[in-house]
Amino acid sequence: MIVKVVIDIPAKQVNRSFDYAVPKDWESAIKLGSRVQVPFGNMKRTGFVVDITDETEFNGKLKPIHSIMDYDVFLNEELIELSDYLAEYLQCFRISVLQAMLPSLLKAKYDAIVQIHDPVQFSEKVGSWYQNETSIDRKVLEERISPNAISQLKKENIISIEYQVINQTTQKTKTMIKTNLNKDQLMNALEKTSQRSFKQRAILEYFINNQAIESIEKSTLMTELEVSNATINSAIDKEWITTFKEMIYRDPLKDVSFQTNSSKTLLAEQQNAYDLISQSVDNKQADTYLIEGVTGSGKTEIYLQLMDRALQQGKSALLLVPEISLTPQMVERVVSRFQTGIAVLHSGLSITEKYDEWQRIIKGEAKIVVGARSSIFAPLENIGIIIIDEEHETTYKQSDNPRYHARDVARWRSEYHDAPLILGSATPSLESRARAQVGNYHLIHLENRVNQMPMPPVDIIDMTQVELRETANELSPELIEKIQDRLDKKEQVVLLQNRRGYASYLLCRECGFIMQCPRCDISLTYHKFDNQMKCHYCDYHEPLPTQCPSCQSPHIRTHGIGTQKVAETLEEIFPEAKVTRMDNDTTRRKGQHQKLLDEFSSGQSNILLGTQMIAKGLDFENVTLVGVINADTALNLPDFRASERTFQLLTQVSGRTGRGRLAGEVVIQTYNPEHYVIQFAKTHDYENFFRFEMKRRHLTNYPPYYFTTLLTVSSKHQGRASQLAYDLKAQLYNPELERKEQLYIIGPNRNNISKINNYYYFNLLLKYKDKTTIQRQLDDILNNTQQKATQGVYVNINHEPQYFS
Ligand SMILES: Nc1ncnc2c1ncn2[C@@H]1O[C@H](COP(=O)(O)OP(=O)(O)OP(=O)(O)O)[C@@H](O)[C@H]1O
Ligand SMILES: [Zn+2]
Ligand SMILES: [Zn+2]
Repeated sequence: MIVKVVIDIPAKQVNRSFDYAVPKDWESAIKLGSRVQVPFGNMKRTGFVVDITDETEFNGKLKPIHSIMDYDVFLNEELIELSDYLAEYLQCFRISVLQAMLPSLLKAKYDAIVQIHDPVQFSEKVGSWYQNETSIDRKVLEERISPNAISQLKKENIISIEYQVINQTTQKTKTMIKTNLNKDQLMNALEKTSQRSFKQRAILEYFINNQAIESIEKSTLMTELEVSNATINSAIDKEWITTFKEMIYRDPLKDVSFQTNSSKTLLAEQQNAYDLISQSVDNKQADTYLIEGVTGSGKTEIYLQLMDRALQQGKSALLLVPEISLTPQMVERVVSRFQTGIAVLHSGLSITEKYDEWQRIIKGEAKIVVGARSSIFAPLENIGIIIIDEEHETTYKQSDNPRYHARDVARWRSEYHDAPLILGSATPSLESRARAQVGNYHLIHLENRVNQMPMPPVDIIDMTQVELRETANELSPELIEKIQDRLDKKEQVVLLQNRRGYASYLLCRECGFIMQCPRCDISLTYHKFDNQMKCHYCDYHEPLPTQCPSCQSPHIRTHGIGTQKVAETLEEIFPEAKVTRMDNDTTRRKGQHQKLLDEFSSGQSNILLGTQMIAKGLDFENVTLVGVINADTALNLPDFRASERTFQLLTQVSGRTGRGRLAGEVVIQTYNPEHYVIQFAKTHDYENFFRFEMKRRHLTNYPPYYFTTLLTVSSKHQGRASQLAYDLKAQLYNPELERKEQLYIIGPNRNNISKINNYYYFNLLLKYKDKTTIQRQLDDILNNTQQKATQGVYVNINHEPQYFS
């Protein structure tokens, strides 16, 4: 037996497989996708088996593999094939793709432990050295018996092999409280406790009233009864209660309530979508559907019923949602529909938890996977449907190597499994909507909300007309009045203040003028460091002006006020209101995101204020007002997708109101009330926005009319990096293609943050029509620049980048 192995060295010269011999008594332990250690040069390297064969083109004696790393395979045949495709498609190293597919635990330091499930049979097979332990180190077993024999024991379920991360508390514990007293004893204690010691009494009363509960987590009890540690300790001293430690079971669904939630009777539009797509599920057709459905049109319900259909047919289902919408609310909807067999994958899980979920998928225990971007690699077999919710989200594109887009991977897997792919959004990406336009995707419209209510009216506030003195706090009198009204009615408010990134832009408060690059149709970014306004696409720059270049007003200033400032202002104006602030700062700690959402959904707070993370997916029926503090923040980012993103954001956040029985209303504050994005958002008019924006992209030669690729050259030596960037431009430049409008090269530009970790970055942006030619040229470039890496100059390729710096 011969195996082809891809080695874990990300370099062009070794970006292929190498042949190794497999010793006879290892053969049944080696499978496609196995991780092995092999001799390579004079080193020992890790690799993946990507093919098993009997032939080799290698002349001479093949070296045998050194050892087997796992007796489980984490990558199935499909994923191995996919890695080959992606490496070529993305022009990256195959090893990077294979590693991205692997659960991250396997990249950490871990111990492999053999768990012995059947000691009798085990000792029969391995002999007398075995001392009846329940587990032994894998190395110990490997010294005694062959890999084939181990593999056989595993197959017969006599053993299993578990991985435990080293240097990490794999098993966390929590402190639990229970009482050893019976009801009478508790009552007795209560009688003896003074009426004034109401905290003490609260503890006793809790256990009297909750006889059924065996124990409760200490922290839960403390919050519920509002008692302190000291109170708990004194109750322990009185021997009313005792504490003990309990393992935290690694189950990411543990906090999700398990009510059942049966299918809803679909409304006409939903039914139509369901009928169309379910045909593709039944007939195993790899069609792609784009569901363009207004916010609150019940897309999720359609997904759930389609997933159910696939499951009924014995197939599995994959649901991708943006990381930030992987909220308990979303997970709960899936869990309460299907109860079991669900794996949830998101970044909040520890690597051990993720690994456990991965195992359940491989073993076929979980046939439904719900997860963020990387779960597109979930090793599901027999996929019956793939769904990407909020398909326009930029987080579906991985920003580091391998720079894949989940949508592309999903398309490939959909073909592989002959399963339909569903893309859903109220505001599809221009790329997807354009594909539907030309018939590559089936387009399904959902124009009505489930609650049969009209879309909420949108009020545009022209901030240039609001007196300066009034807006010192960034809230217009109209918005203040409307918030007050909701507070009075005990209804809830969602406020968006999307300030992100470090850069701010320059805005005239008199006339709304925003400084733009004269060459690029993109706003200039203020760089504090040298007090310059800079273009991030070309190298245009000019000093920060002291008055507005358009109206000469001195009221021109850099803009950008964060959520924290707004929260303070709100507390000043509405002292009676409780504000929940949600942004990267307040949600960094694990579980915090959910806690804040709970605070708002339970009605403990009146106003939910946050960055874009509050704009999507939330379904709270008591929200009757949505306010956008400053719609211009995202509009003026230096990116040709700024308009698209702003439209999406405004439409999504507007969709958070009027979802229940109460009518909703939206207020958008802006300094650019006439801007087409604002105008289309006012009428929730995606279709006309799409047409307008397509024209603009056509005029400026951007996607979806052109392919884009970002080439980044980096080095610690500024001169070498810039030199190579100019060389590459010269190599790629083709006057003939440019004349035919087939290829444009923009740059080289210094990156936004020109120096990161002492590395200088230079970007070239390619816009082109013919993918094959450019990719071939880029391949040559990668080959030729390989030796530059030894001189400390690196070239990176990012196809269809989502951000440009
Ligand atoms: N056929 C139906 N009958 C009754 N209620 C429904 C039906 N379909 C969906 N719903 C309910 O309507 C609400 C909105 O549906 P859902 O969240 O699926 O919409 P959506 O299109 O995914 O929204 P968004 O894009 O704004 O997140 C939910 O509370 C959902 O349970
Ligand atoms: Zn420019
Ligand atoms: Zn002005």
